[in-house]
Amino acid sequence: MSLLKVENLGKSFGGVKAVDGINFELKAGELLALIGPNGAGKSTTFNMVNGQLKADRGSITLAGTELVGLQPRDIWRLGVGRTFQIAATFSSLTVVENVQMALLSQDKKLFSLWSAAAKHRRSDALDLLDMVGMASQADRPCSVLAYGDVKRVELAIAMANAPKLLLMDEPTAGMAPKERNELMALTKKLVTERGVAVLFTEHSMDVVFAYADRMVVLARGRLIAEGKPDVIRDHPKVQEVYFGSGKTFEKSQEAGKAPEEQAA
Ligand SMILES: Nc1ncnc2c1ncn2[C@@H]1O[C@H](COP(=O)(O)OP(=O)(O)OP(=O)(O)O)[C@@H](O)[C@H]1O
Repeated sequence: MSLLKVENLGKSFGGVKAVDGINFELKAGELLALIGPNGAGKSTTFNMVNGQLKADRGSITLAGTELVGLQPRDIWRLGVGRTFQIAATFSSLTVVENVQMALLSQDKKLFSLWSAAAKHRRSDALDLLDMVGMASQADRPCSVLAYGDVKRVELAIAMANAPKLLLMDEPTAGMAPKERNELMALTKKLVTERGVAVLFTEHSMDVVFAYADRMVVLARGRLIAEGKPDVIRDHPKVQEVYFGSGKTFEKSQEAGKAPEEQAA
């Protein structure tokens, strides 16, 4: 059964139909990539799922509960998590304190109790860091971490709320190929082991084709193709919208290799 069901979803800005009646579904344990050229409607779709934008029409249900019309915080409480960019982690805090802050907020404790973070559920925070391979760096300040390690901490923070659905907006932006593949391999492992559904947008096609179980392709607000990577790679409409964009769908040498096999 589908965890997330998007039906006839639409949103316009003035005369622009940013999202124009799209339908797709996502199951627990599945990684679904939302791709499309610039202005296709990816961010608008994302922001309707997390409640930052209200849909003009259509429905978004999570395990049967309607999300359209709910506030972002309520949607988060229902189990829709998201990864935040680097700026959202508190760089002066240590790695483990950052995860403890996320657990504090999950437990509805006041955010103003900064001093409470250091004492709060440290062992749970360490378990989350262990899951992303960062337990050994728990007591280092986030400000000294390598970029790829910050992304792992962001993933641990997103998992602190035990989401059913995790939204990742360009998770590998700004990363080198080896780091990109490590982060996506880790994400895929978590998704499979914990039965979390992931909806992600990504401009890096090697990542998308190597790690997505399925893909939804948007162009000018419409869904033009949907399916497994091999179907999308050969889809004439997809090739048409990307033609001239410089993107290729050739199988990458790097993607699909285990991270330790890849060039730094
Ligand atoms: N707040 C807004 N006000 C007016 N128009 C908007 C707004 N947000 C998005 N749009 C328009 O809606 C369309 C879809 O934009 P959206 O940002 O969802 O696309 P995208 O696929 O995420 O693009 P990109 O890959 O460039 O981020 C575009 O034509 C965009 O200009």
